[in-house]
Formats: sequence, C-alpha cells, structure tokens
Amino acid sequence: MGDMTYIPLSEKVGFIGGGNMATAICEAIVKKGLISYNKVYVSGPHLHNLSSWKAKGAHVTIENGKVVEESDVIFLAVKPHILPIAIANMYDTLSDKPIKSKLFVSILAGTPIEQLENILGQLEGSRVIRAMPNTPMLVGEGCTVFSPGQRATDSDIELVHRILTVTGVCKEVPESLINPIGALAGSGPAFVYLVIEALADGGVKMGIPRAMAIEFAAQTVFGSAKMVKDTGKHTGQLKDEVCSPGGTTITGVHALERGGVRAALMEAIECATKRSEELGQKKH
Ligand SMILES: NC(=O)C1=CN([C@@H]2O[C@H](COP(=O)(O)OP(=O)(O)OC[C@H]3O[C@@H](n4cnc5c(N)ncnc54)[C@H](OP(=O)(O)O)[C@@H]3O)[C@@H](O)[C@H]2O)C=CC1
Ligand SMILES: O=C(O)[C@@H]1CCC=N1
Repeated sequence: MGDMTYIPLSEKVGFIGGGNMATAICEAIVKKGLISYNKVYVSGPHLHNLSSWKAKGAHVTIENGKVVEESDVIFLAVKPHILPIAIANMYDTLSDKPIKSKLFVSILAGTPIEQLENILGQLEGSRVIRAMPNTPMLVGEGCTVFSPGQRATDSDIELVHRILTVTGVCKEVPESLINPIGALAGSGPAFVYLVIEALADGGVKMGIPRAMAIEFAAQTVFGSAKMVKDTGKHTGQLKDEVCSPGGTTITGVHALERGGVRAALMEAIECATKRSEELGQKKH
C-alpha cells in the first residue's frame, strides 16, 4: 500500500459516535486521500469531545439524525449497549423532509445484522453492512472483515470494500466469522501490546533500558510477523529455525510452555468471542 493515494469518494461519510475506532477509520481514509474532513459528519452527545474532529474540519453535531441526513454512508461507532439510545436520538433528530435511502456500516462488537436491520427498519430503504475493524488501520496496517446485510447491494459492498481496503487487509466473510475474527483481530492488538510490554519488562529486568526494551520488543514482534507473512513458512518451522539445540531459545520456549502461554492466548480468543456473543444478546 505504501504512500499510494486513492481516487476520492464522491460519497459523504458520517460517524454516529466519534470515539477511538471512528477516529482511526476516518484518519486512515483521510490519510489515503479517499476523503477530506469537510465531507465528514460526526455526532456524539458531548460537543466538547468532538473538538478534535472540528479542528480538522469535520462537521460536528449532537444530533445523530443530522449525520444521517447529510451523509451517504454512516458508520455506527457507539458502544454496543448505547445503540438503542443512539438510534432513538437519530429518529428524534431527523427532520420531516424525505431522505434518500442510506447505507449503515456497523462496527459494534457482537451486534448481529438481524438486530441492526430491525432497529434501522423504520428508516425506509436503509441497508446494513456489519464490519469489524481494528485500530492498527491508523498506521495503514488494519485488519477488517465485513458481512453484508440482506438489503445491501453490490455497489454498497463495493463501496465498503473500497473504503476499508485502503486501511489495510479487508475481506468479506460470513457473519458467523465476525465474532471470532473480532476476538482475534479486533481485540488482538490489545493482546499483542500486552505481549510486547511483557517482553520489554523481561528485558528491563535483565538490565536493558526501558525505551530500548520497548523498541526492540516491538521491532521483534513486527519482524517476526513479517517473516510469517512474507516467507509463507509454517510458524513451527520458523520457531525451530531460531532454536539451537541446547541453546538459549529452547530454554525460553520451555519457560513459556511451562507458563501455559499457548493455552492462555487460545483462551483469550475463546473468551473474547463468547463475550461478543453475550453483547449481541444484550447481556451487558
Ligand atoms: N476500539 C477498538 O479497537 C474497536 C472497537 N470496535 C467497536 O467500535 C465501537 C466504538 O468503540 P470505541 O471507539 O472503542 O469506543 P469509544 O468509547 O472510544 O467511542 C464511542 C463514542 O460514542 C459516543 N456516544 C456515546 N453515546 C452516544 C450517542 N447516544 N449517540 C452518538 N454517539 C454517542 C461517545 O461520545 P462521548 O465520549 O462524548 O460520550 C464516544 O465518542 C464499539 O461498538 C466497539 O465494539 C470494533 C473494533 C475495534
Ligand atoms: O473491546 C471491545 O469490545 C472492542 C471490540 C473489538 C475491540 N474493541
């Protein structure tokens, strides 16, 4: 992807909720030249929390309906338990004038397409696509999946793919995979930051200065990920290539196995997936 820029969208893009993930999506697509902030509409309950959007030139409002009226594609980017409140505000603040049909892209963890289609059904012609992004898109290395709802058209799918593909890897998947991939890739960055931090802590314990330990832990994770992606070799083979017989690495690997690191990471994905399912069933 590099520094490539893309043909700008003719569509205006809205965000209901202007928090961490909405900011990451918007920054990512602005950086790639897909849109400029003056074609972005964003809403939230506290205008002062939208000041960074305003400073960049986006249109900000406390009325979710206004974002819907002004935008062609609207990202739903509130926390899952806030959705009913946000949608009630949307219906309350829509003006009486007829609006053309809209495409909604939900990034909410857990919330199924069927629930989204029901809740948005009062808005005639509304179409839904459910997506699961992750924050590394801020640096052009995102990982997003999406599933179209029943009423989404081919051109909706094309548009969402066009938007999300500039932010990193983007694939269409069956909805049944969204929760597991949300756990692996959506939550995954937090798991990896924790691993990087722990590696650095180990380095600091052994006398490496903190800044250097963080830099080297991050670069080691980055380089190892690139080896997996670029060589196509099995991860077990790559591991074996680092482990000299009777050497340092296998001694460290033994310590990790003793600590149950594989089981812990597998369990993290299982638990996060189950939590998504709970969020979808409104067990907040
Ligand atoms: N963060 C991540 O890495 C990822 C998050 N997601 C999903 O993205 C969604 C947002 O998460 P995230 O950005 O982290 O959360 P944030 O808390 O950072 O953002 C949520 C935003 O919603 C706003 N908000 C609250 N109430 C309303 C309302 N009634 N109407 C409109 N906006 C409202 C909040 O405004 P205020 O602060 O002023 O109350 C806040 O800016 C979640 O559903 C999450 O599951 C998906 C993938 C990854
Ligand atoms: O923690 C969460 O619920 C959200 C979804 C994926 C990443 N953050």
